[in-house]
Amino acid sequence: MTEQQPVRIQLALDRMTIQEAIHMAQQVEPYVDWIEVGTSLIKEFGIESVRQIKQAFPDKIIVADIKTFDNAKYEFELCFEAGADVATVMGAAPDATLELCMQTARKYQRQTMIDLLNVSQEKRHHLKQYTDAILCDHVSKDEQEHHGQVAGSSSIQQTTTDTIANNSTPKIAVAGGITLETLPTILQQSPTVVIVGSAITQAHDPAESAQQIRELIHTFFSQSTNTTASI
Ligand SMILES: O=C(CO)[C@H](O)[C@H](O)COP(=O)(O)O
Repeated sequence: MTEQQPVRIQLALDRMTIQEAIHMAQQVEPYVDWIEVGTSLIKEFGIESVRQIKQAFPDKIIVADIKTFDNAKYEFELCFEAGADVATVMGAAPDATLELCMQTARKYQRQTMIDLLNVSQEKRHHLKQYTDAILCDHVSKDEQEHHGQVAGSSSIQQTTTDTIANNSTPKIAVAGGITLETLPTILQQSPTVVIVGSAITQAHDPAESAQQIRELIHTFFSQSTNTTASI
């Protein structure tokens, strides 16, 4: 049997100031593994948001959700020099961009997360060649708010199944409106990372919400014979 790997909880921090983001992360720190500096923070406050959040949480994995589409080397170097452990690129970007992201991450001994937003099945298959990346199945905020879509309903399942069958990486992340209610379905897909934003940051009690998510993951795997993909 494949040894069960832990599921990491990635806290997504969006649409707030850097200080609010740090305060939010402090409240939920015991219950989350990775901290994402959301695209909105990077757009509003620049790479300084990554630097300050890494300084505040030096022992956490910091994900810079820069969503690179071009200028890969320049943007990934900015993220890694600011202290990010993981930086994101859009899977729909040209191969040249994706390859430069991978190269830059390897040079810095950091990681690339490839966002599969609006990526075709054919391209998803192509992206599996990046075996040291994390593939992120992502339902966008606009699809959540205007089309009622949620993470867990899309086609990452096939990617995950193939990955297990081939006993190869990449790792899988899932993002987009994840809640306590949708989490069990998502966990059946054997992700390595679950990315949760609003369900924690907009909660009446963010720490309680994050704790419930952590407990649900623990309960799911202690009751389940499921195993996550070997990484
Ligand atoms: O990438 C993102 C936004 O572009 C967020 O990280 C992702 O959507 C998670 O946040 P939420 O749980 O609020 O959807």
